[in-house]
Amino acid sequence: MTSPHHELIRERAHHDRCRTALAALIEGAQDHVVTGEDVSASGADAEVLGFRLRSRAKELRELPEGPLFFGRLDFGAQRQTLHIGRLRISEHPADPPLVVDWRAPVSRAFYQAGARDPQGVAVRRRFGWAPGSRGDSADLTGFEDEHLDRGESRASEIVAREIERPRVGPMRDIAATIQPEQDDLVRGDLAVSVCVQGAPGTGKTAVGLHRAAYLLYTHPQRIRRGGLLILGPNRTFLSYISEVLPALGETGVRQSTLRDEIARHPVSGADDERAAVVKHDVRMAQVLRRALYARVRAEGAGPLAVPDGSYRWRVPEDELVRIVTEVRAEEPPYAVGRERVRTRVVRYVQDRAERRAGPRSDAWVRKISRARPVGAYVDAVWPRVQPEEVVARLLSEPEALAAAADGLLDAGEQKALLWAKPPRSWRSARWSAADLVLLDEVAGLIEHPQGYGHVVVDEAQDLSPMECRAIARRASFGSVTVLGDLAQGTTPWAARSWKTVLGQLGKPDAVVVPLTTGFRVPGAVLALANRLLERLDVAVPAARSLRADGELRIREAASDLLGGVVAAVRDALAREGSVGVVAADAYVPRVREALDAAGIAAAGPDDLGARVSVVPATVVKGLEYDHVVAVEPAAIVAAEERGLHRLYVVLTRAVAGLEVVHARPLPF
Ligand SMILES: Nc1ncnc2c1ncn2[C@@H]1O[C@H](COP(=O)(O)OP(=O)(O)OP(=O)(O)O)[C@@H](O)[C@H]1O
Repeated sequence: MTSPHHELIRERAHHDRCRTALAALIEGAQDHVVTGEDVSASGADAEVLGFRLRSRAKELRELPEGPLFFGRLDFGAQRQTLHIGRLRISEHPADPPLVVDWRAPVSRAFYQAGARDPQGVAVRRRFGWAPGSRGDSADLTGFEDEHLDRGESRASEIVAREIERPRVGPMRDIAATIQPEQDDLVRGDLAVSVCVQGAPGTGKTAVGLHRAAYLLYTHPQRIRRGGLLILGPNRTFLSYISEVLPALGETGVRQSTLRDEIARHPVSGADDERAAVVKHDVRMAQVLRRALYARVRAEGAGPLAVPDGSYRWRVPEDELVRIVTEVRAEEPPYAVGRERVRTRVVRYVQDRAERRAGPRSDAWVRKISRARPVGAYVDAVWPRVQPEEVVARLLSEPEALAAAADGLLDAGEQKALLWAKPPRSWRSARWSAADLVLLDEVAGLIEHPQGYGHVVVDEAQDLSPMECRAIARRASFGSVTVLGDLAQGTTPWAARSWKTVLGQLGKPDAVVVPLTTGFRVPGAVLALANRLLERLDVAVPAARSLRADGELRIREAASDLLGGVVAAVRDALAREGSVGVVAADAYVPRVREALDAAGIAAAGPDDLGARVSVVPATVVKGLEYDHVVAVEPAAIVAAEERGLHRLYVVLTRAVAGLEVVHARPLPF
């Protein structure tokens, strides 16, 4: 048996070999691109091949530097040893790999095997690398072996260190330390939609991103054809998570906010809360449908006369009414309905003509289709329409709104919707964020949007029913991974039950899986947050922290709140890691000024490398800092209707320590 020291030397040599093989892979990928360009069999095939090879070469080139493996499995019976890393590495495609991709089926045992169920694994090895290593073999500092074949089961110090490491910078991948219950979610079947109800810091976001990487690896054709979309709550959050997938070798995944995804216009208008609440209400779907279809008029267009040379074909009014009524009942998308009416009118004419004079040619059918009276008739009964026209009319004209909202919205709700100063034309309307959702609904009624093969929706508890519908339209042929925490719902329309959200997302059968092991928030802080959780009136399981370390301090600064904040930040700066100063939005300028005056450089939330960031409470969701200074909780609670939920979010951002600074009485 070799000594640990010799074993470490052997592992470093293996890493050197992997490094050389990876360099050759990258070079080889470049060569293939050149070859791809030379392929001249079919222009289109060569283009596709060239594109794939270029993408592969680009992915390999862009892979961030880092250790090439993090684990090893020794399968006793087969005497086989596999190193596991973020990317498959081999010296030759036909050779056994030097490193297996963590997503390969055979790697699963690394995450799932245990003493009770070793899954054929004799030894699981985890490697320890120097913090921030860029993949120099000398940075391999140690390893931990777990002899599963001997029934050994122990908590890993390497995993504990990873969980407790300081958090400056953007979010990192967790491929090396995915836990079994997380792995089950990551490797779930593509066809199955799931909803993860996870307490703060249980790894929902991490799971969603690794699931995306897993699906891309396991179903490359289907996912790349259909596309994969990751939706986050805001751009700050997206930039925080933006490096995880590239670190896993997956570039080019669309990561967006729903607002950007549906934006037909920039947001240039604002709603008061009452109007926004009505606009986000699910009843609006019905109101908009009625408003759109109010434009369809079966009756009153009169009979139709279609010229055919010197002859005129007549279509009687009752026939036309029958056609329009039938098409409406079939409920196709509005634009399809329009074309269907045209086709059926033409078919009616064709029937008459063929009865009289035998088969008609395609050219004849096309000519009748394009005949001006046919076009004018379709325009009159089923007019072409822009979503903007429909929504603007509804928000400007009380009678139009009353007709569409009859029996659905009461007078007060209708009044809340109407623009105080309607624009002269829909072209000059100033659209609010909620209006974009309405426009998307109408656009979706007119024509189904292009969907995705899979959509990962983060912070889903904050979605309104109308926003869920916008996502449902994009996932109608695909599956979804829904991530959220009902306790962190802060929008006025935040969900109270996942069943409702899943129904609105068009996936009523998705299973809801709870995650309760917290990887971020220390036990003492979580205990405080869990006290607040009891008052939030949501039925969710509380989290249990994996972390015994960490501190909670409450600092009363009755006469000098900002002085207290500065002192708390100074204390935090004496320790390692990032400091997030989180305050009610209205307090942020004052807090920044106070830090500035004290000579402490503080950035905003978007500067991910900053040591100290001052973050408005409304932006902090999904983010984390080693030390959180929570400023005046009473003000955070008072700032909005669901202020207690907001405070729960704020308190659960801390990785190592939370200091609450207050002048007013504490709301917990
Ligand atoms: N298995 C793991 N190993 C190491 N770190 C982990 C693991 N799971 C989660 N983490 C870390 O814990 C932190 C919290 O994870 P994440 O942000 O995904 O949680 P979340 O459930 O989305 O939290 P929140 O609801 O509060 O936004 C992150 O820093 C993440 O990298």
